[in-house]
Amino acid sequence: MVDKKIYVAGHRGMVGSAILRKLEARRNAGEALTIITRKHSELDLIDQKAVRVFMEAEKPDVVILAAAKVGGIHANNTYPAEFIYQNLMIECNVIQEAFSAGVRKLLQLGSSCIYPKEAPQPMREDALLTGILESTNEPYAIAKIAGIKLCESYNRQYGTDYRSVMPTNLYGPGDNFHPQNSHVLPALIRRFHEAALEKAREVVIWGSGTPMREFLHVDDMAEASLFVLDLDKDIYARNTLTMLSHINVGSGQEISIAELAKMVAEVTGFSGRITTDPSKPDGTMRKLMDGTRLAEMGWRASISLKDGLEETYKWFLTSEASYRS
Ligand SMILES: NC(=O)C1=CN([C@@H]2O[C@H](COP(=O)(O)OP(=O)(O)OC[C@H]3O[C@@H](n4cnc5c(N)ncnc54)[C@H](OP(=O)(O)O)[C@@H]3O)[C@@H](O)[C@H]2O)C=CC1
Ligand SMILES: C[C@H]1O[C@H](OP(=O)(O)OP(=O)(O)OC[C@H]2O[C@@H](n3cnc4c(=O)[nH]c(N)nc43)[C@H](O)[C@@H]2O)[C@@H](O)[C@@H](O)C1=O
Repeated sequence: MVDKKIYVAGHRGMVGSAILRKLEARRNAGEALTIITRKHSELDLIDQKAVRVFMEAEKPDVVILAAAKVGGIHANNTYPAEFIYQNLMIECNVIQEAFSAGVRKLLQLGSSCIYPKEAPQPMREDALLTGILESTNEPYAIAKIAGIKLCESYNRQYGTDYRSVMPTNLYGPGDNFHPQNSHVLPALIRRFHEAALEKAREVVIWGSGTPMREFLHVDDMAEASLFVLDLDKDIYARNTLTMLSHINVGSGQEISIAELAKMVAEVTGFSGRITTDPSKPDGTMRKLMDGTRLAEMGWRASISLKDGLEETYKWFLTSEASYRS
């Protein structure tokens, strides 16, 4: 039997590395798979010519696009040009050059920020393009919406099978713990850990603490990604809006940022005061995914926030030396 050749773009990132672990486990269990990867330093996905040469040489059967310019609320708000430009370029280059090289099947990752700021909760897939976006991450969201529309358009015109999963806020081993540019969960792990070590009396969290967020462990996300990729085309098509469009992936559980901070304080052993900094943006007040479509097809998250947080803190403790700067 000929191996199926899968290219994982972004295999050193949090999600890409989790997908790679799952694919390697499948291969080790006997599945006929050849997995291709390239580091960012070996292949810059913003460089269209380089992507073309790579796709033509490798001609993968399947592409998983988990490479992107990613960051939390502060990074999105501070570097909007980088977020829109790099993400548009990566999506255009990978999708177009995969198509030119004959790739029929592709899965790309979007984000829950594609939905309007005031979308009815929980947010269904058909809330897309029904209202204005949250200003802190509008440029990134526009790029992610373009990614969905690129896939839909190639499916419509060329009959390809390019699918899009829209994850809620993710966390887990391999996350970015940068003090300013990361997402809230890793940022708080780092801040509370350092405060506990220093026996600090206070930890400040950004914004009002009242926004709600839904968190999903990256291993659940990796599993959901492969689940969607493996779905029979007819079943997937029946459960998406049009042209094998996007599908939500969430845990179904939401928590306020203030409650999350209390959980992180407990896990890291911090017993001081938690205060808020209203000068920092709250971003969207609520963004709970409606995961009905995926649940009806048979997938649900399995890792609780408490277990996932404890595991991620352990990973952080053993990987502190690899802080990204
Ligand atoms: N983390 C989260 O909470 C969420 C993530 N997502 C989506 O999931 C996907 C994966 O995110 P995540 O794993 O968290 O992000 P990471 O930042 O951990 O990983 C992204 C990866 O993409 C690589 N990359 C970035 N730019 C380029 C480029 N020009 N050429 C080649 N490689 C590049 C990075 O390499 P390097 O580090 O060397 O630059 C990195 O390995 C993204 O599409 C993101 O939008 C969606 C919702 C929530
Ligand atoms: C996944 C998603 O991630 C981003 O959106 P976000 O959910 O708003 O991202 P966040 O994780 O950075 O913040 C969540 C909440 O938490 C609060 N908060 C408190 N204290 C810290 C803190 O120390 N750091 C951060 N980052 N936030 C903090 C913060 O003020 C906000 O209210 C998008 O830009 C976009 O990238 C996207 O799609």
